[in-house]
Amino acid sequence: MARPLPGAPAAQALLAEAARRAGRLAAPPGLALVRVGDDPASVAYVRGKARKAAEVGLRSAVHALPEAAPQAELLALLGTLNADPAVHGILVQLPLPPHLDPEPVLGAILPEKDVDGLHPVNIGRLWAGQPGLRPCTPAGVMALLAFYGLPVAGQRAVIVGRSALVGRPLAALLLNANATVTVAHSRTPDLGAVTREAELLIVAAGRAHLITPDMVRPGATVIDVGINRVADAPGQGRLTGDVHPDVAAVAGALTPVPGGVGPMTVAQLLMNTVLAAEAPAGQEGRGGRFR
Ligand SMILES: Nc1nc(=O)c2c([nH]1)NC[C@@H]1CN(c3ccc(C(=O)N[C@@H](CCC(=O)O)C(=O)O)cc3)C=[N+]21
Repeated sequence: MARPLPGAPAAQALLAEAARRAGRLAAPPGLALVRVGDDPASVAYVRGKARKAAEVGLRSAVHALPEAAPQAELLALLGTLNADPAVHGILVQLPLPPHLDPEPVLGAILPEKDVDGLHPVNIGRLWAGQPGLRPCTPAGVMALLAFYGLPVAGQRAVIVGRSALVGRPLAALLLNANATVTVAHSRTPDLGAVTREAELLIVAAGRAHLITPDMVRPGATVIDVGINRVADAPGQGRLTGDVHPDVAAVAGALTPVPGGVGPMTVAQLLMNTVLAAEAPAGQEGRGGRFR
């Protein structure tokens, strides 16, 4: 049976480090959480982030705009938050309602306050191997691997999924950490032939139980980033990953869903906020304060 890789102890360690470093600053790091509309999952995630922020000594504020808010209203809010010296980090919860275009919205956040690491400047820094704020879920995956002492350098890593939020930035982080990286996706022919090559298999495809035991190299480390809500009881949504539970019989190590990567995402967001608060304004590219 695969070694389980629960997120809770790794997230606890990251949160403790964030709390310790937040406590050494002259003022508490400030995090602005921006949400548009009432998607129940987004409401729940933002509430969870605010609760954890308070636990580690961060000041957070939730800015909830109505579903029909025009783009100009959202951009005006971001302008106010950019100019507020007590706000060190800004997160716009995705997905936005369909009438809003995420690209100009993410681009309107100051790169040094972009704790989601999704501003084009931070994407460019990541791919260039330069310091910058890194996207929370991929950085959380790297922190989870480090916590459990799992090797990355020299490993043959396969990522399934090429999203802007997870697959793409994770490819850059693994490459920067000296893994040999393949990015597969929904249009990869014979996906199993590719995933079977992986010593480190990271799945962020958004399809429940896409990865079955026959697609996994025996002994591989498997990280399941998928969060799928399946309705197998009336009126109830249970969470399950992109990796079939039977993979535990083949893999060497496996993250659970829920309780795996999810808690790491939140912990990394708060660590990013501390990093943003630590960096003197204007030094974000040179100081090496951001990893
Ligand atoms: N701008 C932006 N940045 C994000 O980082 C971002 C986002 N938008 N939109 C949505 C996704 C999703 N996301 C998760 C955060 C925590 C859990 C988490 O804590 N999950 C728990 C279970 C939560 C539950 O029970 O629903 C777990 O896996 O154990 C999951 C998913 C951040 N995202």
